[in-house]
Amino acid sequence: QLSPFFYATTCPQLPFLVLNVVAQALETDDRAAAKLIRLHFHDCFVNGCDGSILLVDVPGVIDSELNGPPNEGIQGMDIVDNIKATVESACPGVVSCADILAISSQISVFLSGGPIWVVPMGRKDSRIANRTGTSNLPGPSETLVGLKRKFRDQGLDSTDLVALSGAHTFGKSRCMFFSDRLDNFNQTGRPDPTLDPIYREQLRTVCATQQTQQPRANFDPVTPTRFDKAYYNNLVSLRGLLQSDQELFSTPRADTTAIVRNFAANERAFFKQFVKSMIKMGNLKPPPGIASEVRLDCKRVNPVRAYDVM
Ligand code: HEM
Ligand SMILES: [Ca+2]
Ligand SMILES: [Ca+2]
Repeated sequence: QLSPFFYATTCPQLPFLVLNVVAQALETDDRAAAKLIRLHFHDCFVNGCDGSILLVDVPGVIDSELNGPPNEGIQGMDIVDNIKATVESACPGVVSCADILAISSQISVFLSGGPIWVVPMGRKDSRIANRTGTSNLPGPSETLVGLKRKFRDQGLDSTDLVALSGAHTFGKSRCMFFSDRLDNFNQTGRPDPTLDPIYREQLRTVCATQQTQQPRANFDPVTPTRFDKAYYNNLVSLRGLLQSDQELFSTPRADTTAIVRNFAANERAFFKQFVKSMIKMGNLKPPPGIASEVRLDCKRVNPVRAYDVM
């Protein structure tokens, strides 16, 4: 049972510590906030919110979730390490890495102009990873049916799906995750018909002009670093970046279309639902009966001490 007061006596300054480090990270990396909330999402969808995504590979011991295809190239671990180091020096051994991901997400949203909310705390960190479980994560070319099923499997409904996808109001995606929409979409020889042609050509330019191996485009071409409702207005004007984004609005007769329209018209409604859905996602529990701890280094399980084994 999580509680907003979980660290009230053991680490009362926690929110300020996290705020400081995230604000500092944002000064040099305008995607820092986006990276942190995505890590929390990818944590919670695999074995619940237990910090499992942060464990690095240890052959024969930890089969890292980072080796699961949906986590390939995921970023922000360095920021988590910085937050953890600051928190450990102020409140040694008390704050779990899973809770650090949860509160960092809230502070990231707040620092980007989004809502404030009180995050229920008290998660524990796993001593295992579940690489095969990363197949629970949705993919960029997923249709609405698949997206809904993956969210339903986590106890999240269509409203949660639409609200949480609103996190694509900031951050970037590598071009490889949407380039199929630009030309020969689904082997039709045509671009995705639910992609605005002007936006499509802008994306083509963005992806072609970057001199890096992994060109990226902003999820939200209007306010790329602000947490606002622009994502939904983009969907209504056929400017969703991923197929999975546009599906929410453009799938014929879908219940999600009206939800997108509502959030596009009413930022307060979006913020209110986003908070509810984030708390719901943040409540996803690990499978019962497995060992947990407060990890000292988010990347590794704690060393087993002799008296633990006896
Ligand atoms: C609904 C299904 C979703 C799909 C298919 C999806 C897929 C993706 C993909 C393909 C990327 C680009 C990754 C890369 O280039 O490395 C991405 C980035 C991102 N996702 Fe999602 N995502 C979904 C839902 C969510 C949710 C629920 C959240 C958070 C609540 C979220 C937050 C983000 C953020 C903030 C980024 C940008 C990260 C950055 O700039 O590094 N996504 N997502
Ligand atoms: Ca997890
Ligand atoms: Ca935005």
